[in-house]
Amino acid sequence: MFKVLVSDPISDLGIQQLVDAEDVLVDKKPGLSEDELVAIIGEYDALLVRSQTRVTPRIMEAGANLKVIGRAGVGVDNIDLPAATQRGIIVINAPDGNTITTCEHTFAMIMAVARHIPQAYAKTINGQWDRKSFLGVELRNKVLGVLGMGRIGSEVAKRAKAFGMEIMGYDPFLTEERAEKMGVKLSSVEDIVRHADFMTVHTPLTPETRHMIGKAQFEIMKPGMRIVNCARGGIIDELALVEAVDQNIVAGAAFDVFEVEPPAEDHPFLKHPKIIVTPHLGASTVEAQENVAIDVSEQVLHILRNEPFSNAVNMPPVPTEVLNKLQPYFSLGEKLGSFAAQLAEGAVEEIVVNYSGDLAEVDTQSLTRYVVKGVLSHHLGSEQVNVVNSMHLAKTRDVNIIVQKSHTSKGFTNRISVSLRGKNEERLVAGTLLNGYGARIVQIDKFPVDVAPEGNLILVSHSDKPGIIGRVGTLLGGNDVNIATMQVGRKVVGGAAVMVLSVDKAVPREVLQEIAKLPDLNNAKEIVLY
Ligand SMILES: NC(=O)c1ccc[n+]([C@@H]2O[C@H](COP(=O)([O-])OP(=O)(O)OC[C@H]3O[C@@H](n4cnc5c(N)ncnc54)[C@H](O)[C@@H]3O)[C@@H](O)[C@H]2O)c1
Ligand SMILES: O=C(O)[C@H](O)COP(=O)(O)O
Repeated sequence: MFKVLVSDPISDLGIQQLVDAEDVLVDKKPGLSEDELVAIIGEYDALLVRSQTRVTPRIMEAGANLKVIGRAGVGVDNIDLPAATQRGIIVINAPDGNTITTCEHTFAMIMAVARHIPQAYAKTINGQWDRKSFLGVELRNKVLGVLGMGRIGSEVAKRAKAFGMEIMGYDPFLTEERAEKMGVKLSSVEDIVRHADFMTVHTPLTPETRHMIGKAQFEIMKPGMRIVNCARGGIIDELALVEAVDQNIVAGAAFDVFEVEPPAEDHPFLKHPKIIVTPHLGASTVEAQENVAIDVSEQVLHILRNEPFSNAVNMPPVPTEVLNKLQPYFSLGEKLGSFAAQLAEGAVEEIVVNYSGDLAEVDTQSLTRYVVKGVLSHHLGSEQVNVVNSMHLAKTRDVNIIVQKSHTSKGFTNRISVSLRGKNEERLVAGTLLNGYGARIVQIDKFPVDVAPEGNLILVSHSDKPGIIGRVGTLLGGNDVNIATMQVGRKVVGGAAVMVLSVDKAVPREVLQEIAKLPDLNNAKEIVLY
């Protein structure tokens, strides 16, 4: 039974599929402190959060069984990603579910700041009928600068056009072509600051975007600018903004997010007549909360059940079409890595993965993670290694990973070979996916073979002489080990050869030692592939 802890208020309807799952037990405990989380996280396999829970390295360290942290939303700045990657904890988010909702909140803020709605409301309900103080501005024919033209920024731009606004956009990934298609003028930050009437930010908070609008930008800003931040506190320097408002450079600002949340009681925004605020409500609609919770619950279930998943934040994204092509190879890649690791005697210094045939045409980075996982799991334990941390663990152990591609595939439509190089040896195992027959190991070192990569195998290296197969079979039979299949591979008649036996149960060490002592036999090894 998998245990999932929900530590922030997340939509009940959205997580219903987790609650309904027969193999999952869900505990909802919102509002726990770090110490309280540390005390209980050890019993959970998954943690579901929004932005309130700060998932610190301490919490992850205590989460010995933690496999996945699901963020029901976009921003993962409350989760220590390097610590998660190091521990092999997959972090997933729900990047699409709250896009429209946050875009609409941004528009509510743009309108509110243009027409002083919160200030006017406050006065009116206090009995003051003040029609003079709240002269607003129209959006029509105004320039809106959008910093960050990702999901939300693009939707904001789309809606701003309907209001008759002109859009200037900046994003390092915004091409001239896409900007033109969207009817957005591709601009620099400086252009926007100098020319826009309204500005809204929709970037993540990164070292690069931190205070991207600060003192220097306010100094050159078009007077009368109105600024909205529904992305992350800290993208706009809060103190510099207050100064700019007080100097009448900025006519008004609307903030949904703060550098520190919740803001201190004496935060200069809170009583400022020209700055309006909401308590990080961008994603807070019924629809968005259901969407993000559904998305994240679905992926958490996949991860717990060891099924393919998407939206991992601490792994490079894999486009669906690539994922569809590679998915059938993941298990083969991992088994080849594991097989090679069980063959190798000494410390592995280099893992060389060669993809050929059809695989030479695909971006195989995600597949390599499985191969490396297979290699490392043999030594470090499968509990510790997964596809999130396999590359990181290899790096920290100075294991070099070389990926090669070749178009010739020795007669196979696809082929993966894994070579492990150490100080004094190099061991190789190669496999393929045969249409209709599934995965096969087709080469061990220099010997061609045809073996299904599963269960308990015995690999015997011997001289190609008559009678050997019979002797090995008799010895195994005498020890109650049933042989399911047997394969012999050799390069030349009478030369060195390998025999691969698949057996129905684990072979006792003493039996392997007895096999190795048989005449003309060099070595016998058990290889276990799950
Ligand atoms: N207020 C809320 O409740 C709320 C809700 C949802 C999202 N958000 C926040 O909104 C932001 C945007 O979310 P999204 O879903 O659109 O993300 P996104 O990843 O789709 O878009 C972010 C864009 O920012 C761009 N970017 C990165 N660095 C930049 C820079 N230096 N200058 C300009 N652009 C840069 C990226 O290229 C990307 O296109 C995130 O910070 C997210 O956490 C807030
Ligand atoms: O990044 C996000 O998705 C938003 O900031 C929403 O955060 P929330 O889930 O805490 O409302």
